[in-house]
Parts: sequence; C-alpha cells; structure tokens
Amino acid sequence: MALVAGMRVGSRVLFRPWAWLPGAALGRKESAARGRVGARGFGSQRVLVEPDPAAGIAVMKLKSPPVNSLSLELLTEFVISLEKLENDKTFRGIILTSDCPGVFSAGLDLMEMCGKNPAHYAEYWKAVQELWLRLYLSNLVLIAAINGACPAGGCLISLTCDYRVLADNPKYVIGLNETLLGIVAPFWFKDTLVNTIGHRTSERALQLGILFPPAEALQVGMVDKVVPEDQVQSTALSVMAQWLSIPDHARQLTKNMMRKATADRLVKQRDSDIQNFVGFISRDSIQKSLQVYLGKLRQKKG
Ligand SMILES: CCCCCCCCCCCC/C=C/CC(=O)SCCNC(=O)CCNC(=O)[C@H](O)C(C)(C)COP(=O)(O)OP(=O)(O)OC[C@H]1O[C@@H](n2cnc3c(N)ncnc32)[C@H](O)[C@@H]1OP(=O)(O)O
Repeated sequence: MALVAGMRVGSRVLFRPWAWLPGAALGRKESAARGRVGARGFGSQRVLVEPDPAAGIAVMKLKSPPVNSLSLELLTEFVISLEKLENDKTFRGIILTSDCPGVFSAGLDLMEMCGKNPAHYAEYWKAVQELWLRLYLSNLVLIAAINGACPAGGCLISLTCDYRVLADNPKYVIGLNETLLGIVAPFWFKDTLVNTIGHRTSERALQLGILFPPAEALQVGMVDKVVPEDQVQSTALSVMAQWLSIPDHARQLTKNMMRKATADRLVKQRDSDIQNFVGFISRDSIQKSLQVYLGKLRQKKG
C-alpha cells in the first residue's frame, strides 16, 4: 500500500486529517462508545442516526428543537456520530438533514456567544472549528437534504457537503448572513463559500448578508438542486446512489485534492483563529449587536 501525504491508499479509510489535530482526541468514555454501528439506529439526544448498512449509508438528523442552533452539546454529539460512521467501513455516505420542522439549522447558538467568559468562547470556537474540519475533509459522501431555513452556521454545514438539495419553500432561505448581526464571517467560512459559488458572488453575498430563497440559491450555485418539499429525501437518496457509483479511493483522493489547501489554512492557525474570535466576540459593541439581534428574534413572535 502506498502512502500519499499521510493517507493510506488501498484501504477504504484514506485519510483522517483530524487525527493529529490538537484537541481532536475524544475522551475515554466517548472512545468506548465508538464501535460498529450495525443496522439499528443510534445517536444521541440531539443527533439521530438512521443507518442503512445494506446501502452503505446513514441518514443523520439534527434534533435540537426549536431551531437546531449549534450549541456546544450539539456540536459535540455531531462530531461523535460522524466519527462513528467514519470509523465503520460499512458506511460510504451520509445524508444530513433536520428533524426540526421548517429549520435545517439556525446556525451557531447565539446564547453560546453572548454574556459568557473568554474560556467558554474559546472552547466553543474550538468545537466549531472541529466540526467544520471533520465535515469538510470527510471521507464519506455527504449530501445535505435541506428541509428548512439554513442561515449562517447552518449554511456553512451544508456547504461542507458534496451536494445540496433544497426544499422549494420561500421560507427556506440559505446564506451567510453574519453581517446582518453585526459580526464577520471568519476567513474559513468565506473560503468555503468562495469554493462553492465563486469570488464575486461571495463578495456580494457576504457583505450584504444575503439569505437566498431557493430559486436564487440555485441560480448562484449555493445549492445544486431545488425540489418539492416531499421529494427532498428521495432526491438526496438518488443523488447519493450516483456519487456512490464512483470508486471510493478515486473520489476521496479527488475530494482531498480539492479541499485540503482550504482546510490547511485553518489547521495552521487554529489557535490564532480562536484568539481572534474570543477578542472579537468579547467586544462590548459586538455583544450589544448580538443582544439587539436576539431581541429582534424574540420580538418577532410578540
Ligand atoms: C477585525 C476583523 C476580525 C475578524 C474576526 C472574526 C472572528 C469571528 C467573528 C464571529 C463569527 C461568528 C459566526 C457566527 C455564525 C452564526 O451562525 S451566527 C447565528 C446566525 N443565525 C441567524 O441569524 C438565524 C437566526 N434565527 C432565525 O432567523 C430564525 O430563528 C429561523 C429562521 C432559523 C427560524 O425561525 P422560526 O421557526 O420562526 O423560529 P424563531 O421563533 O425565530 O426562533 C425560535 C427560538 O429560537 C431562538 N433562536 C433562533 N435562532 C437562534 C440562534 N442562532 N441561536 C440561539 N437561539 C436562536 C429564537 O430566539 C427563539 O427563542 P425564544 O423561543 O424566543 O426564546
């Protein structure tokens, strides 16, 4: 077996880019929970996993009501489920979707970024980085079945997937809307977007914080297919079949070739990226902006 840049070619699991990342190792309890997934569903409180070993795929459903905001707990459970599937050779692909009606994910949990201390912000940001790195460089085919609104961090998660299917509902907007909150998308959010929709469209979308409705999302390439709501899952399954018809080793090496440089940019500066986040989010002006935004979200109801 040849070794290419740390990847063992000839076995199904070609690369585990996170294995050497600081802080990537799971604790003993979590490690013990790993193992073969088998045919029964597994998962955790916030991440449901429905395996189909015969097909070599699993459907992963985010289930953190009301809006799948990416709390520290959800991020942790997400990473654990992902690693379980990555480590089980039965699985070649994951369909990522939501169990919360009308929302794929509301993005990063604003409560994790408001009124906490620097140590908490650092821990939180490290978890956000970790999930992005694992998703972005995953060996598995990832298909996002986007069955709800998909702003900011929710959009980022979908952008790490190899293919995005969006339900045709005008409420299901998608984009990196950070500027609308008075915050700035970090460089690796930006890079992920640029790699998907190109520089000029990203520049406009990021500065204006555009949340694209389905037809526009399709037009700019933010998603690959828009289908009626009741066809999202079946479309994701047929797209998956097409991607799984490609030999794993060739597809995985190609994916790595396309994505590694982008991931490496973050890997090389994880600590400084955490420090930037902590410094930025701790500013009084940023805390005020987030509070105002949260207030508007709550008022919307009343
Ligand atoms: C000098 C340069 C330095 C650069 C350094 C850079 C350093 C980094 C900078 C920081 C970057 C940080 C990046 C952040 C990315 C993000 O993901 S931020 C999150 C953005 N998310 C949003 O804007 C979405 C907000 N939510 C919504 O729009 C809606 O909730 C929805 C469309 C998703 C769903 O609508 P609906 O079904 O009507 O539900 P709601 O009634 O609105 O919400 C229910 C409930 O949930 C609460 N909630 C909603 N979103 C969030 C969230 N993201 N986090 C926490 N909580 C959320 C909402 O307030 C309601 O709560 P209550 O029931 O009222 O208590």
